[in-house]
Amino acid sequence: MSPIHVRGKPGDVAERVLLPGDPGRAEWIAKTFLDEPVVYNTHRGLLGYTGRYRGVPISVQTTGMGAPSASIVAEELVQLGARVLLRVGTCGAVDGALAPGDLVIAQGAVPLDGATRQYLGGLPYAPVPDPSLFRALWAKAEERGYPHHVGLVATEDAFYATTPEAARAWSRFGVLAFEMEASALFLLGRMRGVKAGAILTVSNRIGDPELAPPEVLQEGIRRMVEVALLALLEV
Ligand SMILES: O=P(O)(O)O[C@H]1O[C@H](CO)[C@@H](O)[C@H]1O
Ligand SMILES: O=c1cc[nH]c(=O)[nH]1
Repeated sequence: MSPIHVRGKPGDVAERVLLPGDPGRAEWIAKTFLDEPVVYNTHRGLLGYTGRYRGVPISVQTTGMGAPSASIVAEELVQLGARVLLRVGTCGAVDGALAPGDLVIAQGAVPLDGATRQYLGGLPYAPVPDPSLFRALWAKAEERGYPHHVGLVATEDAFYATTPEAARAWSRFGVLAFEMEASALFLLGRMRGVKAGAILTVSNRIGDPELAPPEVLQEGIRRMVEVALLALLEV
């Protein structure tokens, strides 16, 4: 029987899964990087593909935007046999050292979102990625020489609610960037016994909706996916 939202069958989803928020990015990743990609889900626009990268089965599954959607998708992927969940997303920079198109490897995600709070029943918690996946991402980004930053991100619900002033306050505690899914994925990784991680591309400055120039963003995303796929082969 298929899950309610990700309507694959057991065997459709690989153990290793890349998780972009955007279905367009999922399609691009599948068609650009995977051999013989096959689509297993289109329901609700949550496009999911499985193919091979350097001979290893890999799936690419859209999460949609925000931790409520991402947590549904993650739970259902685990039901379908996924064992490694790696977010490949975009983020808004808080720290002045981050440039558009740079990569951010999340060492932890401050859980400002409601989905993580609901799972935890309000308990304080520190969502962190699987250490082996985190180490592999960091090593591959260094190896390739792509500009990257390692540290905390904050996971928020309301994209337009965060002001530059609020973001600056978080930067005093080491937050590099804001995004909308990582904390719930890290928590679910621990709760369901699977490896979870996140690598992001800087798409804008927080509080400024103007995106990085398209060619800068696209090259950052290409580098992010390359690093992510190489890291997936290591875990
Ligand atoms: O580019 P994606 O992976 O969707 O990630 C970021 O972009 C969306 C907001 O624009 C949110 O999902 C946020 O986390
Ligand atoms: O959550 C997010 C993601 C990308 N850019 C932002 O400003 N916020």
